[in-house]
Amino acid sequence: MTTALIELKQITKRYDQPKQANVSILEDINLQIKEGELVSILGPSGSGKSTLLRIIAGLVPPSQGSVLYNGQEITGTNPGVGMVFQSFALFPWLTVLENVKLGLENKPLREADKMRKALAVIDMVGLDGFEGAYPKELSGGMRQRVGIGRALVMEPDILLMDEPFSALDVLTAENLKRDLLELWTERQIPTKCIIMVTHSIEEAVYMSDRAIVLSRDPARVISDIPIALPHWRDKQEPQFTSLVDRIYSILTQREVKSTDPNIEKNNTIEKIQPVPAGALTGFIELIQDLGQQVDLYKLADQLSLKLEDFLPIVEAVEMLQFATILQGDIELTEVGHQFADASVLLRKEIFKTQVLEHVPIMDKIIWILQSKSNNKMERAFFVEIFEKHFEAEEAALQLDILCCRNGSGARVYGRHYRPSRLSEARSRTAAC
Ligand SMILES: Nc1ncnc2c1ncn2[C@@H]1O[C@H](COP(=O)(O)OP(=O)(O)OP(=O)(O)O)[C@@H](O)[C@H]1O
Repeated sequence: MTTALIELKQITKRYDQPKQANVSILEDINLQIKEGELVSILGPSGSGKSTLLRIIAGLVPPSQGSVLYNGQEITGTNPGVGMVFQSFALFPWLTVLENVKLGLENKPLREADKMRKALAVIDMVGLDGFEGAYPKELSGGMRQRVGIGRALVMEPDILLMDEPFSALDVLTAENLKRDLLELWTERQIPTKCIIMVTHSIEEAVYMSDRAIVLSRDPARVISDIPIALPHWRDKQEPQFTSLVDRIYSILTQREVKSTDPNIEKNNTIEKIQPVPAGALTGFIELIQDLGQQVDLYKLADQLSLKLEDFLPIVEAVEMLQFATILQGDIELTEVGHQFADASVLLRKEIFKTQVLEHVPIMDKIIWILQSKSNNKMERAFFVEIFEKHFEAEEAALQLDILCCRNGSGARVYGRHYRPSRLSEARSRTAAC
């Protein structure tokens, strides 16, 4: 049996958050990545994908568990790793050549050898002729080529890429993906495995041999899907689209959002996504117009929405039970159909009912306000409750979504909340 190039054994990561110590971000992650594999890591926003990548790189220590590289436990920085960042992370005062050569800074090589290797890599990533240019003189795609070059010049066994294409426009990103894939599949680079964090399911299916899907709060591996299609992959082929569909359906399962069996459901406040009311309403109308069941990934594609923008809308309509999701298909519930057909006034009533029924904390907030003789309550009172469940910034956001200053269950008057007619639709954010 071949030893895994990288092995993660029972990795757990906890971070102290402002109001809560030792919050579990990653929980019991076990993974083996072998030579020859290009692996994608997918998961909801903030689930811990980058943290996992940093643990593999040895930039962040796990709270528990171990990372093995070639069977040896890593204690400091992983010597086999080169890393590419979403933000390119170039030094603006250095030229392309100097930026790439930085990757060799700690290598015991003669200056002439460093120069030769850096020039060869610059050529390989398609930047021949731009050796003397500064980052500000380059397009986004070219800057990321420098970032990739700086990682590749180290000839790392493992190339870690954290959303390497997400800061680029679509065409530039496609171009760079193809070029990198060509270097990889034609073995023009000595890299033995690539691990890439991405928000794009299509990108994962296009490029990787495996897609690993994480849940959130905390992140666990909920799916490890082999992608055995030969390169170059046709995005229109049924096998391709069915894999995209399958990963979509995994990412939209409710278990993805919280899999911690230790969470006492009755004692928690479910996190609510900030989704513009117009997006929510438009989405429900669209599903109604499209007919019975709609394929989620096709819908995201048609709407040209990125996964991180699309999933919160899906989560919102599902949470308020305007729609149900089954195996990657979304279908309006009876209430969803009623909402789509209703007048503006009736929609507000339906919305109110769904919020009160499916967002229990909203009911409690209104009850507290109505119980007070003056119907007023200090914002700080609610902030304190929310900060028991979320870190300070998230607590403020959650409170503003539910009790926002633009008409919902409770309204802010100065530093106070008062009940308002929940039936007033929100103009900026919806309760989901
Ligand atoms: N140094 C840190 N200290 C405290 N909390 C942290 C630290 N680094 C990350 N976190 C928390 O860990 C969680 C996961 O963050 P991470 O950036 O790994 O997620 P992600 O899945 O990569 O996010 P995104 O998809 O938005 O890029 C977040 O809640 C974040 O606030």
